[in-house]
Amino acid sequence: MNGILISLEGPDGAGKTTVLQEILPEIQKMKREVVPTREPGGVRVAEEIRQIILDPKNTEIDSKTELMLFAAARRLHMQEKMLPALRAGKVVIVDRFIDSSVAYQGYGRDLGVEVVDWLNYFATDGLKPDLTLYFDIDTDVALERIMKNRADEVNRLDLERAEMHRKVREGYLEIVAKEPGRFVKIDASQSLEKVVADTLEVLKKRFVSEF
Ligand SMILES: Nc1ncnc2c1ncn2[C@@H]1O[C@H](COP(=O)(O)OP(=O)(O)OP(=O)(O)O)[C@@H](O)[C@H]1O
Ligand SMILES: Cc1cn([C@H]2C[C@H](O)[C@@H](COP(=O)(O)O)O2)c(=O)[nH]c1=O
Repeated sequence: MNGILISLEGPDGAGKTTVLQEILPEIQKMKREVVPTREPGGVRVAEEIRQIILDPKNTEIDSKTELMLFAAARRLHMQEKMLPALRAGKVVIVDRFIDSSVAYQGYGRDLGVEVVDWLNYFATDGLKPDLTLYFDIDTDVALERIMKNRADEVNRLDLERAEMHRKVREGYLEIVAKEPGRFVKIDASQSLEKVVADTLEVLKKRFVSEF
């Protein structure tokens, strides 16, 4: 496969989605076609699974069911959208991917890293990002952002106790430390302008010949 896979990761409220929208005009100047997408979702059936997973009324979804729903959505998304784009040499930039399952289900839900790594491998046949930008932020600051700016859009995961969100962040920090070659950590507590500038700097430095 000769495409490039970039994933964006971080706790809820870190600003990934906002940053992706901001950087798109600049990265669309890359020599290759850029395909922005997200998980869970990205294709029709995976977006339907997303609705089920994130609906606050679906309180009967337990941790293992949740993990498998994310994996099913990932498989659909990868087969239908990500792999064809990567095979065509495009740049796929995905808002959340395998590391979200490790951080949220592995650490946050206490299912453990081993089982989540295994299921991620099963769902993706071992596909890994070339680069993962990890947007790091203190849990309380991130939750405050969500409640302040998009309280009308909170989903089932956003509504989890702060304790789970803290475990998710600690999980991310452990994952990032384990694979320094793949991850770049970005301080997401800065102003949006600075976070966007840092993100573009990393991308332009890493993919210098692509711009
Ligand atoms: N650097 C920033 N400073 C202050 N507010 C920000 C910053 N970045 C994003 N925000 C705001 O914080 C809120 C959360 O941002 P956003 O939805 O992009 O985060 P996210 O990481 O995609 O979260 P989630 O994973 O929960 O969807 C939004 O209302 C956004 O406007
Ligand atoms: C892919 C994936 C996501 N999650 C969680 C993380 C967020 O709380 C939601 C997705 O909402 P967003 O607004 O698109 O960030 O789902 C998860 O727990 N496990 C995963 O694999």
